[in-house]
Amino acid sequence: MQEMSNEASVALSAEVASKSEQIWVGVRLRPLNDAEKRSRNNSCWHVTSATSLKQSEVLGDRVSKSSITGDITTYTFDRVFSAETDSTTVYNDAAQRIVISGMQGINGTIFAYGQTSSGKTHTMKSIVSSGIKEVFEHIHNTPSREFLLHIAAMEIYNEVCRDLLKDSGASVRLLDDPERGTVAEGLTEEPVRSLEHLLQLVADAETRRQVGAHALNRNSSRSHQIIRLTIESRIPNKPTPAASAGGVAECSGLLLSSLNFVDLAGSERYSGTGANGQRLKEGCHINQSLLALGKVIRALTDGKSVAHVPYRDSKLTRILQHSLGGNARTAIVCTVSPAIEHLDQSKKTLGFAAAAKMVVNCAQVNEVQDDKALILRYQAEIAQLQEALAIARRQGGAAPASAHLQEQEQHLSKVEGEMRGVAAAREQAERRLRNLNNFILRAPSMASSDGERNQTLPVRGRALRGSWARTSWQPQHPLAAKEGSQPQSSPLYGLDLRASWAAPERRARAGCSDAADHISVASDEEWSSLSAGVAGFGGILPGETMLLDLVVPGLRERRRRQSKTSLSKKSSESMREYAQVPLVRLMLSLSRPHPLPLIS
Ligand SMILES: Nc1ncnc2c1ncn2[C@@H]1O[C@H](COP(=O)(O)OP(=O)(O)OP(=O)(O)O)[C@@H](O)[C@H]1O
Repeated sequence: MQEMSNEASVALSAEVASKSEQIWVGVRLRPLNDAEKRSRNNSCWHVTSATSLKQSEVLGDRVSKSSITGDITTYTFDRVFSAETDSTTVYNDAAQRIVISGMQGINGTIFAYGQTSSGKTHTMKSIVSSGIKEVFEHIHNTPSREFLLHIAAMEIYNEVCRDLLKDSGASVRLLDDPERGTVAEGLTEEPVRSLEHLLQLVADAETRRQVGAHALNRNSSRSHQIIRLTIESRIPNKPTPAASAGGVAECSGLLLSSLNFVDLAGSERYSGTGANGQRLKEGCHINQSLLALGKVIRALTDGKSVAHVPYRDSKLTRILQHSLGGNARTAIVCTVSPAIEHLDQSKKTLGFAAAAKMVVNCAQVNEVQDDKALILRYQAEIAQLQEALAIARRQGGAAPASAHLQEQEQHLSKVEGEMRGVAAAREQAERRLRNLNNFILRAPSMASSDGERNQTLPVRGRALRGSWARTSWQPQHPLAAKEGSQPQSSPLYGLDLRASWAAPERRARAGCSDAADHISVASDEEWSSLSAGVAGFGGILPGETMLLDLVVPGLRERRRRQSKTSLSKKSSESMREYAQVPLVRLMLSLSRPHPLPLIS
């Protein structure tokens, strides 16, 4: 992957956010495959520059008459990739900018279009895996923000949407939401814990996709696959001046975007694929939805039908609506087989590519604004209106309501309605923010930015630098041990903490026993002392494991309390040494038992 500096990428998103832009369209030729070589096919396309290709003039004896008689046109696109171009170059040119702007709150879609066996899956697989790596690289290099990722994956098979993150491949209904557009009801949105986790989920989804063999492709995708990454990010919690005055911590705006990676099924000619039975049925559905996609593109570009774009003609176009003429940056890689026998199909693909190039999108940065102040204003206005109405009613007595009174009442209900809308949106945003706390992904440098990493820990008279204890917390639910206990309110109350040094030599230096130090969190008070410094921590979901930084202030006090509890003598000594340090930052791996009736 090509490096893109943070400044460059910020400039990129600012530039994108301020104007409409055409869909980026590239064409990728694949090499002739063995079967094509065996049947003495020639490559019938000639890449004339980085952005253009032309039908070769020498066509051999296998080209159909209809193809020769047409004009030999030169096609120009944003980029033309020859059969020799490697996948990294394709990713860098076609997808990288979209992935990076996705990390900055701008929706993005990258999809591959082309006839069956032209190389769509080959292309999208590498774009998805490079894109995912780019996402994590971006998180790593962006210490100023915290990120939360969710992944969803679905396929449209025979015009039925199926959830690819579920083993059962459950079917999913598409609903029309007035604000969010087309929504897949109940589609699994899996929170992402790490790069490896995400790669695994994508691999699992791909194995669930419908694949079948026909004459042109032994592993032909029989469905359109959509992998969607939802990216939320924010500046870590910092009290704003207004919040400090009111004593409430507020968060800066939340950036929210989705990145869609779409691997379409390929258009098919029955004479070419030799499909029958189930394959034929699949092929019909595939061709129909691609036809609907073509109609949408034509309607968006012919200058006449923009008032009615037939997005609703297929599930594919409903799902892609925002990516075609809407709030998203879109790139299409059109894949083409170079073989003469596919010339007609390749020309159709290039025709689609040329039309798609004319579609204009209008991407913007999606920021969830803090509207607390707006709600306060509404509340003040409502109070004023209510007071004015009460006075007017008192003065009017039993007389029929005057026109002015009616007008005021209408205005009041309008303002109340508006406030309810804002409050609902705010509540939704807050829910998202709370959720964000659970799966925060951060740059490692963020955790050490305050210099604590290099503080000196006095351990047995020796200085130990850079000592972040890596600690693993093994949850033990108190209800498992103490029957009849009441559920507690503190998120992790009752969990047992085992602090153990990561490396044995470090354990030895710190004077810890090989067995993990065992600290019982025995009360709410104990827990609040422990959790006081947990930055932005809001609980974890059942069965989930997460990594987070725990800042434990006032260890001295905690140590005093703990010495009265169940610490062994040895670990008690080592805790005394910790206690010399006013502030220790621990890297924790937390996992919450399943089920745990403590937090919703
Ligand atoms: N650029 C390329 N370089 C090398 N091999 C390629 C390239 N593109 C495609 N192939 C190979 O060609 C074959 C068909 O590719 P692929 O399955 O990606 O086609 P497709 O367009 O997704 O087909 P379908 O629509 O039938 O699913 C595969 O074996 C793939 O590895």
